[in-house]
Amino acid sequence: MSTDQSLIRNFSIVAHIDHGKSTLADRLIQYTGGLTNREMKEQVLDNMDLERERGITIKAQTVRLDYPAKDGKTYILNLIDTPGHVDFAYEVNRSLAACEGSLLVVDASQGVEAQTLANVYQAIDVDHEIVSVLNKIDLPAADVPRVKAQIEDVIGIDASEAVEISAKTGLGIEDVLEAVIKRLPPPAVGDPDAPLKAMLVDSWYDPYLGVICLVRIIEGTLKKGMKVRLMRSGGAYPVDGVGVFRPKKESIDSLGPGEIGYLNASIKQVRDARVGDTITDDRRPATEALKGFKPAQPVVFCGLFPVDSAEFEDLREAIERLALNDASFSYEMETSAALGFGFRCGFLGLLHLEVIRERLEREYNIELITTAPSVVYKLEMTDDTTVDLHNPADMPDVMKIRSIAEPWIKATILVPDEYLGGVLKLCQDRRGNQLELTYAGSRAMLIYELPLNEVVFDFYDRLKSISKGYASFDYHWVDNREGDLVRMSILVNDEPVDALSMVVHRGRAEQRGRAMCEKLKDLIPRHMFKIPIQAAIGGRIVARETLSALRKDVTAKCYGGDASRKRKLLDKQKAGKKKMRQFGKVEIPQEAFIAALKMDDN
Ligand SMILES: Nc1nc2c(ncn2[C@@H]2O[C@H](COP(=O)(O)OP(=O)(O)OP(=O)(O)O)[C@@H](O)[C@H]2O)c(=O)[nH]1
Repeated sequence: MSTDQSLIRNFSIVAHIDHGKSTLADRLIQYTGGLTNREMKEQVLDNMDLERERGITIKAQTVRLDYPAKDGKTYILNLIDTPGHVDFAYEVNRSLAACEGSLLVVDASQGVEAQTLANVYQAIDVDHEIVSVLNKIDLPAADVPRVKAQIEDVIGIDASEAVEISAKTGLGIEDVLEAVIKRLPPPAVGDPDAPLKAMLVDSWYDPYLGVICLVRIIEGTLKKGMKVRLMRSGGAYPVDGVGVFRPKKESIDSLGPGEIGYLNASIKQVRDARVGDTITDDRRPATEALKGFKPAQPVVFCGLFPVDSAEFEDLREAIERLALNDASFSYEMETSAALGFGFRCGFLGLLHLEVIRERLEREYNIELITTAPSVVYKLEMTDDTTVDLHNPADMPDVMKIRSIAEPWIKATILVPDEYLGGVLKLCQDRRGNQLELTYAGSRAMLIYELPLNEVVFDFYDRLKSISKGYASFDYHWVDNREGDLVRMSILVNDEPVDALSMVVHRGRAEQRGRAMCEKLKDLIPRHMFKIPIQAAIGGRIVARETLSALRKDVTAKCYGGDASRKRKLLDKQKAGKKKMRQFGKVEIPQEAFIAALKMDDN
């Protein structure tokens, strides 16, 4: 028997990072009986270690709740938790596509932030009904009327009926559930006997079951034992299991129209179960696939090299494993004269990069050198071909390049008035074009166009430090634009260090080059000889520093002395050298790479 579709509600929670989305989700689960008090202690929906530690949601999670409402009927609520960070905006997008409504959670002590806007606009774009929820009203700093007014002024939706809650204390949770069933619509009615049409919302790898697919049924019925076909990728698989998360995995017989659940079907790789694909019945297929999602494109690239080159194979294995579960992370082998064998990896953004790097170091215990993050440049060559440049070290001969285009983004920044000046300067320094400057209460809302290249290094860190943590930031890609871009090489003792080369705007090259040389001068230990450190564009040196020679030999004082003491000293030096890289005659410590790549503006 199929479920009464009018009793289903599918919804997401959208919010700015830290406004309490996960805490609310856990409360909803607890209230409807999915969790005991003890289980509630640990946040449930953020289940990756790193997610919990950093307090951020990365993968969207889903849970099915049974809610006996005040009207006497029991509703089935499917909640899809969405990631809060800008890098994972594409996950928000596809989660939203599986639902009819959203709860907009706003911290009543903070108000609307940049990602509140970005996420709620995405929800409005897919025609969601929206229920505003003001969270953290237990805090003394909570200002409900002000934040309500802000939601109306800045977002432009009615907030008069906003639900006021404290996800922390549990106050108002029932009101949220009542609002969900009364104010959010049920899914559009679908025929349970029609050919199966289901949207693949998410997929991940389970070591026991293979790939698990999160699906939203549009029409037809999904049953264990049937054979399903993925309409875009073409593969067909017998269904081994069908079920839901409550939040624990639970098998059920079938999923009907409007429902959200999972299937497992011995699919080997996440890449074979692409998010956005349409799942149908292999024997009785639907005629048309659903409109898919844009695939997530890596936008930031960098090289990952093992500090100890003997760990290359371990790194390969670890990267392959991580990629099994993360279709948006790309990699290919790379060799660098300076760093040896490693991988050129593509990420959705800087946080994604950080997360992967940290997992490699922590879970797989591999020490890494990360090269400067770079964006993808589009080169138009004189022979009319185009080249995507992922690595500044691969820049072709300039004579063969007609033009270089770089990605631009549109950024939304919300910042308290008193820090506005600093933020404007930062955006201006980073070649930004101001599009809008408006006020929402005592905060300014800035819309800027910026080259992504200027953002990937440390823009977010700078923004946070200028605004003492109060500015919020969100961006999306706009287009590629031609720019006066050049490759700058860094030479240490006349040897180019490939890992430090970068593509820069000509107008910023000298400043960047000088800053880099000055930094390296402080970071490279002195040697027995003078070391020139230079930044060059083509053959032209744009900046130069000289590291003076060390006066004394460490072993000099044992000259003619005891040989074993001399060896000990040298051994000690060697131990300190493990993390050094040899460039011609010069050794550069690993920290120098990392530190050198973090640029300041002064
Ligand atoms: N005082 C108070 N604190 C709350 C409340 N709700 C959540 N918090 C706290 O706010 C912080 C952020 O809450 P989360 O639920 O992790 O935020 P989130 O929006 O899920 O964050 P992301 O998963 O990164 O998007 C945590 O330290 C919570 O304990 C509330 O109602 N009152």
